[in-house]
Amino acid sequence: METTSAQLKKSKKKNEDFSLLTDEAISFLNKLHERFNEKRFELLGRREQVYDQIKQGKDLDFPKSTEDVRNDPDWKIAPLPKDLQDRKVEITGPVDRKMIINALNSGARVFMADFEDSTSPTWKNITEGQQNLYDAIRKQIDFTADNGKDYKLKDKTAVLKVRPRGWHLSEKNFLVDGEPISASLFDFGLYFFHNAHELIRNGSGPYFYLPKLEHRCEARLWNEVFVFAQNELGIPIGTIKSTVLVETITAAFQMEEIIYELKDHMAGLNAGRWDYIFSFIKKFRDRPDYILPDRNQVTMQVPFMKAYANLLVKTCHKRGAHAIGGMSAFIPTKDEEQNQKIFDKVRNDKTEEALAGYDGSWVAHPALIPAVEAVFDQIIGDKPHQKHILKEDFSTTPSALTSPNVMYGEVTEKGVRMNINVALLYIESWLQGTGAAAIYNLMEDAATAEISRAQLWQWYHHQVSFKNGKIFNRALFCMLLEEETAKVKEMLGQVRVETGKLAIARDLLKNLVKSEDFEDFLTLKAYPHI
Ligand SMILES: CC(=O)SCCNC(=O)CCNC(=O)[C@H](O)C(C)(C)COP(=O)(O)OP(=O)(O)OC[C@H]1O[C@@H](n2cnc3c(N)ncnc32)[C@H](O)[C@@H]1OP(=O)(O)O
Ligand SMILES: O=CC(=O)O
Ligand SMILES: [Mg+2]
Repeated sequence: METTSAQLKKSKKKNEDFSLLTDEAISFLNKLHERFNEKRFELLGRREQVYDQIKQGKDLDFPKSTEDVRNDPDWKIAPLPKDLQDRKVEITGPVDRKMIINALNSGARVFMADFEDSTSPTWKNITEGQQNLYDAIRKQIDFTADNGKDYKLKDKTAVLKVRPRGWHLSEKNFLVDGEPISASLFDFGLYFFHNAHELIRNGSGPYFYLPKLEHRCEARLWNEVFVFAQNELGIPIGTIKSTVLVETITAAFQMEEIIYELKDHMAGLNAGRWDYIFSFIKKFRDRPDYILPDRNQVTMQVPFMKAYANLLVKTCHKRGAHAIGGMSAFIPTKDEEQNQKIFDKVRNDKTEEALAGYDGSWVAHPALIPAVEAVFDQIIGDKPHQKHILKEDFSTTPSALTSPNVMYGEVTEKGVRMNINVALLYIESWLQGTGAAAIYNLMEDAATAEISRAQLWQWYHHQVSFKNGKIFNRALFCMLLEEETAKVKEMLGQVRVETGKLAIARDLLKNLVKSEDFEDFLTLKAYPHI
């Protein structure tokens, strides 16, 4: 890749302003890049090959070549440290300073600090996020809000985990020999380099969540990165512990293999339901029999989601790993009556998970912690987890995991409008540097927004028709886009529309939906704009 001297100068200047980029840290990041970037691109290329096979009608199946891994009853993951035994409630959130303090103080067992779905990767967000985590680990983090409220850490805080960005993303502000480093290696590398020893000294460790893996070899790559990083820093192999998000349809067929690849560094799997739905739509997008109904109808109750959720618990417990539930997107509001319904929905969702054998689950908002904790406490009792539940009676099939049958539901004009509206609001927010937003009482992040735009692409390219007789074609899309843009303008107000990035968001969405070629991730198309 060609890089101009102006670009290099700019990147050097930016890096100088960020004190964690010491010579030693840069050298560590460079080594990660040199050793692992080529493999990363090779594996990203393999994703395309798998998609081409699906497009040609090949059904997904559990790989024959790794049957011995699945059939061998004797292997288990390495033992887990004390502070990773009880994970009944894990809060997640972006890496801004106030959020980190609130999440660590929230009473959740774990806080997952997120550089992925909920962070818009502006250089400011990424570098400040690293600095905030550095300060939090050393208990030297504080913050004063504009309203004068002071924030500082309590004595007892949640166990910290970090989710670096996925393999598909690059970090354009850090170049190695003129080439952008992998965003995964940047986020992981810088955090690990500065904090691994300090975390161990504090009685914890370097713990990670790994997003958006599509193949067991991508887990192997992470394992190789972990081994190398630990050796470089003189840290015993197996100190790093990671939880892998099973959030792609192809990974669902390789859960056991993913655990195996990372078994010395494995803490569990998480059912990342939103990216999973996105991946399902994306991988089967060409097939007319795979058109899913409105977004709000694709719930954890639909058969293919249930099959995946149950398989995840069974697989984890067979190998001694934690099974962690996904994110209910409902977040509390100021309206008490509505709140009642929201809490009921979250409680029901988490009860389903706990009864299915999950050992804990995610919350998006601190106000939900007591309710979710109560559910898991009631079902699991005093024990830290319920890994003894082996679910030996449960079995599933490739067709149950991939059948698009949702039993009921349809594509409606209201659903199309909602997807356009939410995607516009979210992309606008992301372009302004905010990667998680409360929109219509739901937590929206990159994963949920991807569902909206992927559905629009699929409905548009298959020209679905609604019960009212209208066909979702070019003319209708253009009309609805204009109408929803007008509504969003009203919502944002004149000042934000004039100074903000709604026009770019609208153009991005329009192109993402109309383009013949499906863009793999909307964030890849949006990244040049931040
Ligand atoms: C698909 C996936 O990947 S899910 C995982 C990734 N997504 C996430 O992690 C999203 C996490 N959630 C959030 O970011 C936030 O809850 C939002 C953006 C949805 C809503 O945030 P807000 O608009 O600030 O909500 P609200 O006004 O109700 O917040 C009340 C307080 O709770 C705090 N809070 C809200 N969510 C969180 C959180 N996840 N972690 C820590 N504190 C939080 C706010 O900072 C605020 O604190 P304050 O009273 O000291 O000012
Ligand atoms: O990262 C979580 C998801 O649901 O996507
Ligand atoms: Mg995700």
